[in-house]
Amino acid sequence: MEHDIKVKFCGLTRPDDVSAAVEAGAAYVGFVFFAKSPRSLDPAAARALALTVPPGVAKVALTVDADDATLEAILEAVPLDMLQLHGRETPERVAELRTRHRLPVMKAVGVAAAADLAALDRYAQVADQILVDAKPPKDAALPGGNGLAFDWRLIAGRRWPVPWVLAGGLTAGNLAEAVRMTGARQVDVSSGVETAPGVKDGGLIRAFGSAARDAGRVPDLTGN
Ligand SMILES: O=C(O)c1ccccc1NCC(=O)[C@H](O)[C@H](O)COP(=O)(O)O
Repeated sequence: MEHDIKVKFCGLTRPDDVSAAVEAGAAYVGFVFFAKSPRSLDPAAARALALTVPPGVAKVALTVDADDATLEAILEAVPLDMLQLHGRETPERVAELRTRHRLPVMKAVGVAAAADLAALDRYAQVADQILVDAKPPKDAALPGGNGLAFDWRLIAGRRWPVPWVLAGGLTAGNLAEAVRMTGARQVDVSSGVETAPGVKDGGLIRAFGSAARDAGRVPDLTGN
């Protein structure tokens, strides 16, 4: 059966990036709040961008082990629809934030080997969605957004009780294969639509949106 692939364009920093993502069919747009990232925004800048996002496109705040004061400052300033937790937040912290802020929470989990799959099962019990990402290398400066893919065979045929998003090193060129192997119905991209870290490109965004539409037209043989 054919199905639409929902796309999350992450790490948008400029109004033109947001409009390109929306025109390319984004279901989600992601704003990064992590000072060490070249994609990081302060709440005022994120608010200005968020106000340009039309209804129907979910605005996601990506944070990394943020404390309560930081999260409250972000959520007070920026109209958001979802939190993406990209640090070492425990399942208890995920559950707590979900209740406290009354927002759906997506927990990112890094995968490099079969041993990492148990964490996906754990977080799928407490989060509204899970983001199945590549595990960053030990010396990586960032816990995500590294343009690194993992071995998709590790999750072939795996399913969780909540919606999930495939992430990590996706590009317009490898998306069809990634979807074919994993059966993903939602995908996330950041580096794959950039010309340099933090610099999105309208042409690459359009190409990714088009690749996602094409990938959704291919009959799904994974049982999803
Ligand atoms: O993008 C960042 O700079 C970032 C910083 C800290 C934690 C996570 C970060 N990004 C995560 C993402 O953009 C995506 O959710 C995911 O990791 C895929 O990224 P990419 O491999 O670059 O497409």
